[in-house]
Amino acid sequence: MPTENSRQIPRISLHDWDNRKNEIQKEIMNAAENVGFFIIKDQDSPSKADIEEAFRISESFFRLPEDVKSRTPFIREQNTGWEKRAQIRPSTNLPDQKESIQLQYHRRYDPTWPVVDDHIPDFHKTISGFIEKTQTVSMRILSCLAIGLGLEEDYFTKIHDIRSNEAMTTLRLLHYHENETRAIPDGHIRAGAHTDYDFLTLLFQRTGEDGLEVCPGRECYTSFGMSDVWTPVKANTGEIVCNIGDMLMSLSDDRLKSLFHRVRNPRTGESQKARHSIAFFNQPIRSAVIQGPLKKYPPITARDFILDAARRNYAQGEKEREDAIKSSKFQYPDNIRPGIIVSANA
Ligand SMILES: O=C(O)CCC(=O)C(=O)O
Ligand SMILES: [Fe+2]
Repeated sequence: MPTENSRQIPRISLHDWDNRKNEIQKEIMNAAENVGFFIIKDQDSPSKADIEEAFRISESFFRLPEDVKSRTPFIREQNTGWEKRAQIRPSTNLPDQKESIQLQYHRRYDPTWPVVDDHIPDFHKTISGFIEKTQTVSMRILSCLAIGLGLEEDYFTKIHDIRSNEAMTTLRLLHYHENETRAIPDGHIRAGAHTDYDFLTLLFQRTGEDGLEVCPGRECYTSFGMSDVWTPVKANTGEIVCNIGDMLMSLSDDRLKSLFHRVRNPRTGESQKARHSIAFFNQPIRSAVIQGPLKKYPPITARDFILDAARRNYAQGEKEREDAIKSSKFQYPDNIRPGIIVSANA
């Protein structure tokens, strides 16, 4: 039996991409096929400074008063907006101990982006620029995976146009609350175990803010089989943690693995400070057809895939969730109904 820490998360350098592209492609494909999680480092962009700046803006946003943040509430149909302790995972039936805001690039001039110029003048510019840079590195990784699956190099990049009106790619800023002044209620966890429904997730963490763990052992995307061996993914500012989502697992006929992961609570004796992370969920445009070269699963549009995944995950336990919400001691803002957060990426 493997034990915690025994499983290595591959670390892949993108240094000298132009000359080392073939070598990098093989490393990425190997990691995606055999592990499902890998860490990208030494990318030109977003640089460590870009990432630090995005975190600075994110922290400033979460420091805003709730009445300002709640002017951009979570909108389920669009998968955008701010929520606080309102995402309930099927694995726990309890709200994740976090707040988050989700943003889509093609909607950047509509009200789903917070208007916070008075408080954070650089919000719009920094976050839009960060999305553009993260999109670029994502497309490099997706082209490596397309080649590895025997597809045309641009097979995936073509369907991931973030400027399209049909785009579903989403940036999520996350803030897990500090536990120095506020204890996490019994049984609750910063983020309950889940897989991401999207295509490919790129996650940014900050040194010293650990807690992300992955759980190998999922057999296929329709299976909820989980082992209970968790492997920590150490947080390092500047690096990018990548994980395969359910949609790419399906489109690869299960060759690439979408793993369960979670964010555990700080243990006694560890830092109880807040954790911030930034997730970039690559998702194909709504009408893209998801089906692998071996046709293991019937064709389905990206939009329907997400709806199905949400249904599969959230149909079970609806009653328990309603009860948990009713007996919850949390005070939710009036415009936020806990339990309605069925995020279309994770
Ligand atoms: O914050 C993290 O480290 C993980 C977030 C995550 O898994 C998600 O939002 O899907
Ligand atoms: Fe996730």
